[in-house]
Amino acid sequence: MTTKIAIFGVGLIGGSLALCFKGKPGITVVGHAHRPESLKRIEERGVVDAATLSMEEAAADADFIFLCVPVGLLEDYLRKLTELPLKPGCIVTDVGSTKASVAACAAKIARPGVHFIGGHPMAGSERSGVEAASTLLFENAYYVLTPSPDVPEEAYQRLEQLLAYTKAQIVRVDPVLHDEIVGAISHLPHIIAVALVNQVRNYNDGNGLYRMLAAGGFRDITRIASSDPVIWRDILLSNRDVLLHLLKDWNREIEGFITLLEAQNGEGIEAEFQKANQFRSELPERRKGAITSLFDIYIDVPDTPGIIGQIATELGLRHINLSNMQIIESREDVPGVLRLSFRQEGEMERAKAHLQSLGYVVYV
Ligand SMILES: NC(=O)C1=CN([C@@H]2O[C@H](COP(=O)(O)OP(=O)(O)OC[C@H]3O[C@@H](n4cnc5c(N)ncnc54)[C@H](O)[C@@H]3O)[C@@H](O)[C@H]2O)C=CC1
Ligand SMILES: O=C(O)C(=O)Cc1ccc(O)cc1
Repeated sequence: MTTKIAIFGVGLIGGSLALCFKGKPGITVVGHAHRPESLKRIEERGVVDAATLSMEEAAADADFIFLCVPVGLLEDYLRKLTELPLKPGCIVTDVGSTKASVAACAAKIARPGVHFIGGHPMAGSERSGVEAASTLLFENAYYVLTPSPDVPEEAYQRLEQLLAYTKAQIVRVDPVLHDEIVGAISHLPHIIAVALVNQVRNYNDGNGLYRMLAAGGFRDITRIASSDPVIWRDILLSNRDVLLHLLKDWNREIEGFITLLEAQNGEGIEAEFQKANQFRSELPERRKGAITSLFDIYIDVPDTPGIIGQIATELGLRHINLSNMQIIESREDVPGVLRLSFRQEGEMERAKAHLQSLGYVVYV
């Protein structure tokens, strides 16, 4: 007996799920695309067993349906699906970054024999599209499921079992609580990153030195400002009420700093850093959360032509995936420091060991 999985919206998340399931015993993965160009991209990337432009064909006889489209389209897709003949016992799930609105919609249009279980894999990246899909995206990440109380335990278990292929850790959370928490730890940071980049962008209009000097740390803390505008428009609008609340709290935090600075209150500033330091040191180590970390190593490199190409080639030959490469400083008489970033801790460890074996001085 085969298990059919239909994926609507085969982009970064849909494509990564498809890669986790494809080729597993008894599983067939069918991808749905809304236009011929997307269909071509999915086929070229080879993430599914079959791809189609027909919703009906994709959904027919599916045991699991994953909705992996932007949040603003989820309710539309749910409505369209309820008009199609679905296999009895079919599980419909989604991967949207907000959960309350889609749960409310599913409850309204629920029909017997079809189980909706909201989901949110809390790993991703600022990149989008099927080209960025990876089997490793969800490994060691949390995957939130938000079943309503009337979802049978048997259906929940079936989905949980299937998701074991992602190697993520499943967590059950109430959809409204999910939106409050993820609003604070993911959506608010995205707004802050975008606002910060745009603030500096405005200063840079008057003096290009801002951009020139804004490397390193600025780049790190604003990585997520490069996220897809349409995906994030939908997320923020969908979690509007929570975010308006959080932004008011954020204003109060910033006001606090203004007051401390105006009063030249050094002790107060120190106390703020100490509080933050303490809480941050208690964050779980190295597990992927809503904001994915990169794993960095630093290497001293002599300023000789071709050295960077040599390092990249060495890693490429060993199939070690490099996510980013940056020269921190390079003057003629000083060795440069090269930063290599990896999305997987394992890749970072392999790169470190290999480069050390070649005689490079590597720091973590
Ligand atoms: N980007 C991330 O890191 C994460 C995103 N999510 C959620 O996953 C969902 C998908 O996001 P990504 O995979 O990042 O985006 P993506 O842009 O890589 O993929 C979106 C997919 O939806 C399709 N699509 C776009 N517009 C469409 C339309 N008008 N009609 C039908 N299909 C359309 C696209 O062709 C693409 O296949 C979103 O709901 C997002 O909130 C969840 C976790 C992480
Ligand atoms: O790039 C990052 O670190 C992210 O923030 C990825 C991300 C984006 C959206 C989500 O709902 C969850 C994770």
